[in-house]
Amino acid sequence: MTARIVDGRALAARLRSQYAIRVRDLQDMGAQPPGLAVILVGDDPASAVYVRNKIRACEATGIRSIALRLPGSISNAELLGRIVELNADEAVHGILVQLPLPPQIDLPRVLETIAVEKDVDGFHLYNVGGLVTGSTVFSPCTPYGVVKLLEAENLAIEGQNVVVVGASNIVGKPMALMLMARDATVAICHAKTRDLAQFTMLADILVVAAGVPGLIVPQMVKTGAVVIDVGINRLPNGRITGDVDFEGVAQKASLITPVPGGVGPMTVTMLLENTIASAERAAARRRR
Ligand SMILES: Nc1nc(=O)c2c([nH]1)NC[C@@H]1CN(c3ccc(C(=O)N[C@@H](CCC(=O)O)C(=O)O)cc3)C=[N+]21
Repeated sequence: MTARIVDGRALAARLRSQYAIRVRDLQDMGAQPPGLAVILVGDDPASAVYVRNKIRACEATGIRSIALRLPGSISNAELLGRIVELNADEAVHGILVQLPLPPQIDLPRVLETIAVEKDVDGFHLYNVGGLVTGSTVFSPCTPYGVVKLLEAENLAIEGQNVVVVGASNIVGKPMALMLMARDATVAICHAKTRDLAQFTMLADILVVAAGVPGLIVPQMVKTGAVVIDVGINRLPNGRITGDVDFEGVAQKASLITPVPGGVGPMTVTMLLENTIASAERAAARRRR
């Protein structure tokens, strides 16, 4: 079997052109353009690149973006104060605090200070809990992007055996909950899982978010499986690669996502979608 390779950039571009229309519709109704505030603390070069990409994607879609570049030495209280200001700013519909944060910052405090209705990352405990109860305001962008990608490819989720490799708070755990909500049978594997292959072999849909290059080799994959690679690993030569042996697994899977050009562009696209949805809700509240 040779897998179909999903073009995440093309799918992202298709969705973004639909989002540009939603932004225009909002403005035609006299509503504010969607606004996203991105807070970058310190000068981690990888974070700076990600933030620049997010801002560029916003601009191309008609979303107003505000980048707050704050010193790595900022106090916890001052950062919380900035978030409180943005919570009150009616031009801001989404607030994203780029992770990771420096050690003096109380991350849970930061996430719980962001207003739930502006939490476009979906990291606030209310939104995290909503994944269990089905009452979430925003879904986290990476797993949401994976669900959108599966839907765009017309792949059934209901009743499928899904194995998620990686149990992080931002990808693995919310991914499992979102697929459970769509009636998949889900198993989560992690660094302490014994005999990983025993689990991955059962997967109709294998989602890999472990951060270990080359972790998934063909012998661990069922013939015809759908393989979603969420890994982003920087190699010594500066290139990025996923968690899946792409060349090998592509010979056995029915569908596979590449890195780069797979899930990554969908993550940024869901950030745009969440920000537009937030602005649409704000406009609806004003009309009432
Ligand atoms: N508050 C917060 N929210 C985040 O969503 C968040 C974060 N912090 N911190 C860092 C991670 C990482 N992340 C990525 C998003 C898109 C790509 C992406 O578009 N990647 C492209 C190209 C990558 C490249 O070439 O460097 C691709 O895979 O094709 C990658 C990584 C969001 N994150």
